[in-house]
This record gives sequence, C-alpha cells and structure tokens, in this order.
Amino acid sequence: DYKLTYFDIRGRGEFIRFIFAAANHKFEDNRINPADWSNLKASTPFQQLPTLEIHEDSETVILAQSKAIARFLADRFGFNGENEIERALIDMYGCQLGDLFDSTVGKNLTNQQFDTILNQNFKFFEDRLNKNGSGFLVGGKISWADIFLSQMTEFLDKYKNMYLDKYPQVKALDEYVRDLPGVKEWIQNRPTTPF
Ligand SMILES: N[C@@H](CCC(=O)N[C@@H](CS)C(=O)NCC(=O)O)C(=O)O
Repeated sequence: DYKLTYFDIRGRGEFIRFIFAAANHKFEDNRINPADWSNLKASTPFQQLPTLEIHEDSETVILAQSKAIARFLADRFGFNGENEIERALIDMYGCQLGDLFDSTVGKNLTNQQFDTILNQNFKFFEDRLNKNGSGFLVGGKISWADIFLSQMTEFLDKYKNMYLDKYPQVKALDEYVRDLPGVKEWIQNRPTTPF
C-alpha cells in the first residue's frame, strides 16, 4: 500500500525507511538508478525525490517533500505526539534536523565549520532530552523527530562515536531507536550504500 521512491542511497530517504521499520510496516522500497531519473523526474510533484505513493480506496496519492511524508506516516503509525503542542514541537525539531541535513550532508565544509554546526545542534538536542526527562524529545513516547535524529547520526560515519560520547542522552536515544525490533532488522538487511 506504500511505495517509497528514492535513489539508492540513505540521503533524505533513510529516515522515512526507519519510520516504516520502527512501525514494522512493509513498504515498497523503490530505488531509482541515476540513468532512469531523467525519465521519471517530470512526473514527480517537484521534480525531486523522495516521493511516497499511497494506494488507498482505489485512489493513488503522491506525496513529495521528505518531512511531509514523515509527518503523514507518523500520524498513521503513532509517532506524532498526543496533542497540538506536542505535534508542533515534534515538527520544530524535525524541521531543525532537516536544516541540519541541508547545511552539512554533501556540503564541502571545513572540519571546524562541521564541528561547530554539529556541536550546536547536538548540544541543543542533549539539553532538550535532559529537560524532557523521558528519553524522547517530546512527551513520553517516540516520535518521528526522535527517529530522524537517530538516523541522522549515520552521516557522522567514523566520527559518530566521538560526537555521541559527548552527548549521552542523544546516544541513548539513538541506541533505543536502533534496538527497536523492526529497525534492527532493517539495518541488518538494508542495502549497503556509501551515504
Ligand atoms: N526538500 C526536499 C528536497 C528533496 C531533494 O533535494 N531531493 C534530491 C535528492 S536528496 C533530488 O531529488 N535530486 C535530484 C534532482 O533534483 O534532480 C525534501 O526534503 O524532500
């Protein structure tokens, strides 16, 4: 009932794959190779990926924009808070993580620029987790922002432990997400890609 189309990378698609995995919900993981992209591009809402096709009641809806897809699935799977305030906060953290992705992944930053941006963000999320006290960013249960934060730590590659050792709450949340049975299984079986 769900077809996620993206390139054969983690990029902006993997946190959506993590949401499906956390919910133990099957989806079609449609990975486009670059040679086929030019044919497909014009048929997507904003000429970009990821997109999510939702097949329901003999209707097909196509969503674009990774965070819009994440919010939709989070509503469906119970990862989007309990009330408007929680949803607004989850959205705020999710947007910040999206900005963090945009300003770091694939950008040719110096080590110092990279380090400054990461520490600012991790310190913020560490303080937030300490203040909230439940182990999650918002309220008392896991949200798509928690899943997004955990997935994003993968882009740190070999620096991941170095950063997370400084931010124990973020580290604990990351371990919690990766230990969810569906996520664990996904990580064991997913295609290996460089980024
Ligand atoms: N804000 C969009 C950005 C989407 C985006 O930049 N997609 C890139 C891949 S990560 C893309 O489709 N690039 C191919 C192209 O623009 O032709 C989102 O979060 O989904």
